[in-house]
Amino acid sequence: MTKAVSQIFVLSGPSGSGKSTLLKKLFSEYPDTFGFSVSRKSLFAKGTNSQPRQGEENGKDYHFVNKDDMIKEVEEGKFIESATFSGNMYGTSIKAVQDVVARGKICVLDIDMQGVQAVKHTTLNPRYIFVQPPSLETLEKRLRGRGTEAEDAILNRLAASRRELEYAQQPNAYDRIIINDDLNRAYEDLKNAIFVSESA
Ligand SMILES: Nc1ncnc2c1ncn2[C@@H]1O[C@H](COP(=O)(O)OP(=O)(O)OP(=O)(O)O)[C@@H](O)[C@H]1O
Repeated sequence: MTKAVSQIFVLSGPSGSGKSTLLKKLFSEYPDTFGFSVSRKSLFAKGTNSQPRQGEENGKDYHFVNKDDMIKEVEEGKFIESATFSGNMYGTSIKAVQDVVARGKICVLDIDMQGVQAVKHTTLNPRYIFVQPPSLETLEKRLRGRGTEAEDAILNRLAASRRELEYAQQPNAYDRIIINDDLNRAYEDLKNAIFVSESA
């Protein structure tokens, strides 16, 4: 039998380091163990009556909230991170993570370095895992191989990766660093970072 060492994990690492690939494997091997936090999205900006986009379900895709309420909650420090795109505010609230845990599920937050630093200012107290590419050259090859970004976006991501790698080297930045060279090996390392055997 295995049990998780924490109910909340933060998974971070440069774009293209393999976070989604590893999480996909994890969620398919353990379909009932993990839960997803529902992000909040403000819709009802003052003076407008915009509606959820077709296919977006309240409580499932997002919790839709009044924009003024969301601004207030952000000011009160209730969000781990928030951002504004084309007039709408988006964010992950601390409560959304706590709700996942209250449902008896393990919450994994796939966030960037800024998100990691923001979580450290909350009371969530997760385990921090960093997914590191074997080298920047390999990372570049994988990013190009994925074929999802334009050239300037790739260069931006590589520059950000250098900063993420530097931050990860600082003592206490992360509890565990997983080098994603061989995927299966990295996946075993991830499981070892999350679970311990019950007798341990
Ligand atoms: N160990 C590995 N060996 C070879 N290729 C890999 C390995 N891990 C991931 N990849 C490939 O590298 C690419 C980037 O991986 P992935 O999309 O999982 O990265 P990511 O960290 O989730 O990136 P982002 O933060 O941009 O979402 C994908 O094409 C994936 O198939």
